[in-house]
Amino acid sequence: MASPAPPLIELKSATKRFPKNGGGIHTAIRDVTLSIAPGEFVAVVGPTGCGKSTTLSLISGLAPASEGETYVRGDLVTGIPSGIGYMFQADATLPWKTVLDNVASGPEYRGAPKSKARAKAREWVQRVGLGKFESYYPHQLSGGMRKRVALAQTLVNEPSIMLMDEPFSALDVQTRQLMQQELLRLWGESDAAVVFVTHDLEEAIALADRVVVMTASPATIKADFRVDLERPRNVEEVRLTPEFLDLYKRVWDSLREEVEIARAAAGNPVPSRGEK
Ligand SMILES: Nc1ncnc2c1ncn2[C@@H]1O[C@H](COP(=O)(O)OP(=O)(O)OP(=O)(O)O)[C@@H](O)[C@H]1O
Repeated sequence: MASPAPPLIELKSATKRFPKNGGGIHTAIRDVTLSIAPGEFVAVVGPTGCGKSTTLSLISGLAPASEGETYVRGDLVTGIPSGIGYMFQADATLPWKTVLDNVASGPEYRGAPKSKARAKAREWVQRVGLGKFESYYPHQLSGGMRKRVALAQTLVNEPSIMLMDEPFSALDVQTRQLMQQELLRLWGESDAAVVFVTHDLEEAIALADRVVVMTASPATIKADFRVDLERPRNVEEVRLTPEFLDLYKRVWDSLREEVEIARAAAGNPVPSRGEK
């Protein structure tokens, strides 16, 4: 009998330590074991500074684990694995390039001839709804439009893994919901797995197939919730359903404890129950 396909991403008892400024060692994440299937959308939540971005950097190969291992497609990660796309909170657009040229730079950098790179970029600029703006420069766009450019920059490379680190947190609520909907549409048309770090629990549940809760620092995995909400989802309406509210309460019960521990460790007052 054929053995089952390996998970797309696998962290096995991964620990990451950093040297502290001024001496000593800081353990950012401890004994993290996590498995992600191809095409899955996994959101990662946890208290501020607990180690969520560090977890992404182990998957991206940007930071090797101090102990334990990371595998992508069954191969031990020792450098940046192929097929990884990264999207951060900050824009990665080049201000001196137009929207089209910004999106074309990825394929060009990977060796595509200029005409092919531009044709592919044009297709993606249209798919993210910026067809009329391809000759604009980033400073001529709104924050939401710049996020669309960032999505096109990531997706034009057809990643099989998208690592997203609070990509929409700087946007106003309405634009953020539009971008969440747009992300779900584009992800639904692709085969990519998404690992999405966010502070916003509503965003995590509205988008993901699973919500992974990390503990206060040093982060390890506390709980892993399956999000059994129908797809396709309307990110605005799904938040009002009883199933969503029930799951929100269960995940928040798990997360709240960790937020309180992190706040106490930082010397901040612990808020009353139910306050975020
Ligand atoms: N390159 C580094 N060198 C030293 N310490 C680091 C490094 N990267 C992260 N850390 C430390 O590891 C801890 C976890 O950081 P990380 O950015 O992973 O947390 P996070 O959960 O993503 O934070 P936030 O919620 O604020 O975005 C922090 O204390 C941070 O200062």
